Amino acid sequence: MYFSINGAEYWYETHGKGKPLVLLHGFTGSTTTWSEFVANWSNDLQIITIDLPGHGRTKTRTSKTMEECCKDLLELANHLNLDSFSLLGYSMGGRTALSFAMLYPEKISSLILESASPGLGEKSIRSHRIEKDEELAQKLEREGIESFVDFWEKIPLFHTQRSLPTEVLYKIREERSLQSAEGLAQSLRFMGTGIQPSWWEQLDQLSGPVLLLAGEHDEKFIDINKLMEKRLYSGELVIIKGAGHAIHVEQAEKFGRIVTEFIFSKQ
Ligand SMILES: C=C(O[C@H]1C=C[C@H](C(=O)CCC(=O)O)[C@@H](C(=O)O)[C@@H]1O)C(=O)O
Repeated sequence: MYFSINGAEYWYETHGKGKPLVLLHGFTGSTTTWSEFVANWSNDLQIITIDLPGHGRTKTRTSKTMEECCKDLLELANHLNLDSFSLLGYSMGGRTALSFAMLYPEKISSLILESASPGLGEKSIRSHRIEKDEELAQKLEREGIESFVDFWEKIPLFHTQRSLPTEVLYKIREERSLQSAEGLAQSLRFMGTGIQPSWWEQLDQLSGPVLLLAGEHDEKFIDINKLMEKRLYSGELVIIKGAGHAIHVEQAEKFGRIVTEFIFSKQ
């Protein structure tokens, strides 16, 4: 269903009853990202999945920065009468979840970040990343979604996905191909890794429990999350064997068990 706020219409879905858990997909994803998790792990959970700006069925009349998106998500949570909830984000959704938790910590009962980062701490690195994300945005606008997906699914970050079953690879590709080039370009320009605020210096202000998940074959994000764990007041990094970046795909059962055990351990 749709929730209209601040010039945007957010598509969201709710599943089950119980402890509230909000799920945020990654770049090129959508609510579909969580289909298997919802099917297998919604016992005693009220799961809410949301299409982020530039993705899925969410429509935005204007671009959304990370802060603006988080403000909208707060309005949606209040609309759903969620006093507090567990928040899980994957990759770009993890950056968004962390941003939300930093801005509205009182709303979060537990935070789970899958293959995520707090942004880029160094200004020069942020500037370079903004340039790279702009190049990607222009590639999307120039070549269209199918050509971009051809490119995107082959980046080194997803090398472990090549050994996934064909039907799984097809589902990931189909989800990505249903995105709009314009929407993804907007996402890169306004909510990309480079443009978003860096939360590195504020991680120690997050007092609530944070579960960090990284795949054993995702070296880049293991390194990032080891540094995050050191800075967090109550952070725990779990490295998942047999997984790369998309743990919820590559080790779905382990992912679901670890996530649900963490949520219910934080009564
Ligand atoms: C390639 C890098 O950055 C991108 C990688 C992962 C993020 C993501 O959400 C991918 C989800 C998916 O396709 O399964 C994405 C983001 O956070 O926006 C990054 O652009 C990298 O090496 O950092």
